[in-house]
Amino acid sequence: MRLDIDILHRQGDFVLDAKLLIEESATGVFGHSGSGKSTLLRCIAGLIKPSIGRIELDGETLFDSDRRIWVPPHKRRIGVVFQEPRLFPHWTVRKNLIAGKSRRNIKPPCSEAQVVDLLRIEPLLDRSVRELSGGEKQRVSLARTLLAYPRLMLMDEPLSALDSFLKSRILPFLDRIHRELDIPTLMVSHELTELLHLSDQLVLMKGGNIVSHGTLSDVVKHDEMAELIQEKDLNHIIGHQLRGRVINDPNHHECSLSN
Ligand SMILES: Nc1ncnc2c1ncn2[C@@H]1O[C@H](COP(=O)(O)OP(=O)(O)OP(=O)(O)O)[C@@H](O)[C@H]1O
Repeated sequence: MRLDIDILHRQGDFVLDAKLLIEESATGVFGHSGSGKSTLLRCIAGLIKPSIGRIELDGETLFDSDRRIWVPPHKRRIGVVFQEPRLFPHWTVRKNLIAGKSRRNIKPPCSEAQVVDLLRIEPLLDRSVRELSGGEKQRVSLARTLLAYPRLMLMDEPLSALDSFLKSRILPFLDRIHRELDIPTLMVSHELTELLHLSDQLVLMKGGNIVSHGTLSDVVKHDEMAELIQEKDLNHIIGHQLRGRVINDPNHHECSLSN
């Protein structure tokens, strides 16, 4: 994956001024509240049109103010997962997933069965969304986004509405998205431990700017990090080896949405 961003965007008094080249498969975006993390993700997704600049994904220009290029969000093949799952509450899980499936003529990077299996939602397929727990809904929402076959997944605080038990249940599923399906991810979180668990590299933002980008050991040297690191993060940081984790792989079973 190669995501090349050079944009400037004004909204009210806030200015996002971001120049960034991301080539890693899993990147975490970190920074104080109001530093511009969500705005950056929304610009990449096409939910905000930057004032000026350029965004390229894998050599395709998604936005270029000089050349008047603007690819609308639904044509970018970028999946976005928000804090609150976005599903049709009165529909069954299966109907929600079918509605989210890509109708484009592209080679699917993964099968329906793989996605259903990856997120362990097979037992939920015929249940109504409104009967599901918060964690179950977020897993269905992730599955729905994956079935649109995105070439990049943007996740904006996907765990922050969940309690710590559910977070710990969903975290391994997020990890499997790029490890097993090979879909690059860009994730915003206030929780450094979550980002360390899921990311190869970190992007640190402050006041609308990218102030550091690199491995944890690169980014942790930045003064801004001293304010952001909480006591509970220290154990994770000490001796942390990005990507050196083992994820349980419970029993594999196949199923199809059209059952
Ligand atoms: N529609 C808007 N109009 C004007 N200002 C906005 C708008 N949306 C966001 N802002 C401002 O832009 C700045 C960046 O917001 P953004 O949501 O990107 O920050 P963030 O880093 O994601 O914050 P948080 O961690 O609290 O979610 C903030 O100062 C916010 O108040």
